[in-house]
Amino acid sequence: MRGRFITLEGGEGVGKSTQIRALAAVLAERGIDVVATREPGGSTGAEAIRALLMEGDDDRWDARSEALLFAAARADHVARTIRPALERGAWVLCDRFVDSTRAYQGAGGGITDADIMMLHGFGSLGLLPDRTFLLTVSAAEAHRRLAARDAAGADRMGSKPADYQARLAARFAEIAAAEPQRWRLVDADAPATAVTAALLSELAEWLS
Ligand SMILES: Nc1ncnc2c1ncn2[C@@H]1O[C@H](COP(=O)(O)OP(=O)(O)OP(=O)(O)O)[C@@H](O)[C@H]1O
Ligand SMILES: Cc1cn([C@H]2C[C@H](O)[C@@H](COP(=O)(O)O)O2)c(=O)[nH]c1=O
Repeated sequence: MRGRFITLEGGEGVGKSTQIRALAAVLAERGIDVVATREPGGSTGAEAIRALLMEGDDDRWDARSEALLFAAARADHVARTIRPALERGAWVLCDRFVDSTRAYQGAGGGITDADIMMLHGFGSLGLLPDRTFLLTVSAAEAHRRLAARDAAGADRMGSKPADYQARLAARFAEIAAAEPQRWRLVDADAPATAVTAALLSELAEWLS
């Protein structure tokens, strides 16, 4: 039996990691085999690539090299962590996946969607989630949360300018609108417990 593959997407600080932890706890309480993971990362090789991507100066990588590194990390993550978990029937909750590349390296870095999906087809055999949640927050709330969380300084990917964040939000919305059967939009300005409840209600069809 194949499990369920669920991804959370959105800009910086919208609460994806918080919600992955909360959802994983609720699903595990219901006796579901849950694998909570993240990108870039989620396997030994992909975590090593994550360090290359997250550390250093903003211009450490040119746009094409960066897209290749994200695709390579994802290929290892899919092969070593995600597919084996799905094949044994687990639910995989993943903090970001290929849609982050489409938004960040697409709208942010100028790589075409066709090229990103071609790399995904080769590296990860085109695996797509069963459900993707787009967590949306107002710019002011995202700024407030990140300022509180990153008081000691942001990493390489988190230190991009404000107009970059606006382009990302617009691209995520566009990708979601083009594939409504996979995507659900969730208002993540709400308190964390209300956001978790909204996510669970969108998974109700799979929870008997
Ligand atoms: N619903 C919420 N209301 C208020 N604060 C929240 C909420 N959800 C998360 N936070 C806080 O906002 C900050 C960012 O949350 P979190 O790390 O979960 O976001 P993220 O989307 O995973 O961020 P990033 O993509 O940058 O890693 C954390 O300090 C977290 O405690
Ligand atoms: C998967 C993926 C991620 N990114 C960016 C988005 C964030 O700035 C970082 C990841 O940090 P997080 O705190 O773990 O969310 O990487 C990207 O640009 N492209 C991608 O494919």
